[in-house]
Amino acid sequence: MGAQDFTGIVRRAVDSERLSGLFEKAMNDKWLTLQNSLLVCFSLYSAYWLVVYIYRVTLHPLAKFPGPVLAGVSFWYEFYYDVWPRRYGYMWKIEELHKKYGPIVRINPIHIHINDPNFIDQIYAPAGREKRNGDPWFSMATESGMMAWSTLQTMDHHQHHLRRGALSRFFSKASVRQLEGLISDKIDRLLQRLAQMHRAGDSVINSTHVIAALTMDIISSYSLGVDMGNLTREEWGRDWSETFPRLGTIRPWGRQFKNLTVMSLSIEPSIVRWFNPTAAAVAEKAKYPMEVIRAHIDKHEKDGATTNMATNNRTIFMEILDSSLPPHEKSVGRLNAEAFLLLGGGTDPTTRNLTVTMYHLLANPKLLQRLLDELKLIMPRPDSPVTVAALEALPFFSACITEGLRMTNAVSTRMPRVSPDKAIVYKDWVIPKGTPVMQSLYLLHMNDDIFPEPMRYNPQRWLDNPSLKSRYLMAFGRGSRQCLGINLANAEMFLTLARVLTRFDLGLYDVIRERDIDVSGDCFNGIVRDDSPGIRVKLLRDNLAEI
Ligand code: HEM
Repeated sequence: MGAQDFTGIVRRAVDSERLSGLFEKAMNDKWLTLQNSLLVCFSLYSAYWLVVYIYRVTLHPLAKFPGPVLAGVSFWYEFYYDVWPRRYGYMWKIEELHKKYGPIVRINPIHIHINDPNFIDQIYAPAGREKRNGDPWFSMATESGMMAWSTLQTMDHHQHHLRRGALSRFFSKASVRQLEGLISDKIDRLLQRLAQMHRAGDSVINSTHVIAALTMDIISSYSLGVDMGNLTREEWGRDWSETFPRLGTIRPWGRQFKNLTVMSLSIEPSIVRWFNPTAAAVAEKAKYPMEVIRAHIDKHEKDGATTNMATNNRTIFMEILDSSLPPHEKSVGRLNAEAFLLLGGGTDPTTRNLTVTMYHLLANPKLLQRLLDELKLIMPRPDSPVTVAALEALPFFSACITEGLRMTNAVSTRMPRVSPDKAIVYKDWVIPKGTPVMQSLYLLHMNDDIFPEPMRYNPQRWLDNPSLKSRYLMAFGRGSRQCLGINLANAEMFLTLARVLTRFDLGLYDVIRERDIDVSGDCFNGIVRDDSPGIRVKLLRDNLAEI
């Protein structure tokens, strides 16, 4: 090797060392720059939130209202009780807060909660047609899409009024009266299948699945024009009845992580399944009405004509397509959201009320006997024809249903209402307009000043004090946003309980009240413990077969 070659190698080595040194320095500088940028971002982010937190408990219009400072500072307070480490339990914490701070409490940075049974109408059904908007934070409502399109999810007072108006005729008392034949047909199917099971010695039924099959077949036939056929399915279509309570469990999460949750409900369920199986199950089911809707729209465009209401073969889509709503309100997506609301609203709360009321009657044989004696007056045989009007006129039966509604709390939640134009005045407190104000249905129904021994099923309380119902029963909500399906729900509850209880002698089967009956979590709907298998019942005797 010559001297020149050697010098070349040394120079190259020195150069590469210098280069790598330079590279290292550059990387270090970059890292430092990145580190500094992150530090700056973090500091700005922290400073921003510090200012927000301080504002919320000092200058914010709700800062003067009673309540824990932490709840006023941040939504994480609610998160702790509703999402993690506790689950679905903020409502009971709110009850505690009322004991400490009085009847009006600021329970999070934007919500005022009142616990006063004598201040219901001022929030929900004010005099003088005052407007009541929904609260988008609580409902995870979006600008468009599934979480904005159904009547329940419509936040603006006027738009809600328009959308509800397009449905209300469908659920009026007169329309539901025409529906009694359809409801009775489905109950006939149910009774036949139960009688078969009893004959075959297969006598333990899961009433949660069985009744959900009934209510869902009714609402799907009526609103979509398609019988889902759950009453004939081996498992009573339990995949459906199990989906609706799940929808509720998404809500407390959704309030805290709205965008993530709304995205989970809107993208392809097979992708969502691996990170959020609950949302995937709900999103999959939510698309079910699509096919039927498309067929209806095609038919509507072709025929144009309307169908006679009296023939009982109108569907909710016909009702909306024929309504005066503007064309964008008649899109497939919006109709689908409305249809899914009706399927869920028509299935879950009615099922819970029917099964829980049945439980309380079976657990109290003297009350059951009193009811059966009263029913005998108009149903001398289990197969005597009967109408809802005749059943509703039975005072004790009505009281049993009302007490069931009070104790079931199928919808247990706090229900925020926003008065956009006027302050709401509660005692000495002026709640600024635009503030979500609310009471919790469960807390109202469990108030022991109004309902002594609230955990006792006591239908007599409604007979002793007939004004209780109009003043304090909130199971269906109140005012312009109260449940649209009241008449249908009542018809189903009266007819089903009367016909099932007169037809069969039933016994409870391994039912544990704390596990299967009492509300243990509030997710909008009042849910029972995770380990509940449903409310199981034994068919002891088929009274019709014995005649
Ligand atoms: C015993 C059974 C039922 C109970 C306890 C119940 C309870 C409720 C409650 C508490 C609300 C909310 C009201 C509010 O925000 O103020 C509601 C809304 C609603 N329910 Fe029911 N419901 C029952 C059955 C039904 C049935 C059978 C249907 C029929 C499809 C139905 C359809 C609806 C609809 C469409 C809404 C939204 C109303 C609106 O925002 O204007 N519900 N229900």
